[in-house]
Amino acid sequence: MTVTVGVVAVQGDVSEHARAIERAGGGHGLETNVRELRTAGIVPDCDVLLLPGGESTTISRLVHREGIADEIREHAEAGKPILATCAGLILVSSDSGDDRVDTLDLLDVTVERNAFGRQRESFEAPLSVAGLDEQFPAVFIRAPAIEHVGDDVEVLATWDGRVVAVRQGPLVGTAFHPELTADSRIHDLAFFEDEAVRSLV
Ligand SMILES: NC(=O)CC[C@H](N)C(=O)O
Repeated sequence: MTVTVGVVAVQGDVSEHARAIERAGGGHGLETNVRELRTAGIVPDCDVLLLPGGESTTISRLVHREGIADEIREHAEAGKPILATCAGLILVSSDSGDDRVDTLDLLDVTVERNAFGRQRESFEAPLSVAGLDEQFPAVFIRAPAIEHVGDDVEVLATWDGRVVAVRQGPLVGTAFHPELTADSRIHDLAFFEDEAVRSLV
């Protein structure tokens, strides 16, 4: 069976995510077809969506302008899986504290952009993640932190006392970039590992 994965590609490169998705799906004997999302009309064909990092103000502007934002909302309302990382997490949050990001309000969290300070714009941290046996090498790049977490939101990981990964039903959000190491367990966790999520595909 082939899982169609839509990766928002209005900014930046999607190839690292595509590789991680292929590896994760392959571990379950699933073929994956990665579609790059730059225009409206493709999201309805996708089983799962990935909203990657980048600059959240730019991504927000483009997904709304291209009509992709409404399609992402419909995908979420249908209960289909989404993995949102870094700027993607900011986009799906209920509030980013920044008027320039028109958030989609799919995940009941508020975030603080660039929360880890200028002197630590980029760092790697060994993270304990709920559901993973061994620590995950998490790469943070001008990362947001999750501030307020709603009742239906499960905290998957914290770093430095701050929440950096969450799940709300079929939506997983991470403040870090899970695609930048050869470890595809976060993609697996979000899309393929959870039986309830797999049954939606
Ligand atoms: N790596 C990232 O996605 C950084 C997010 C970026 N700092 C923002 O606020 O949009």
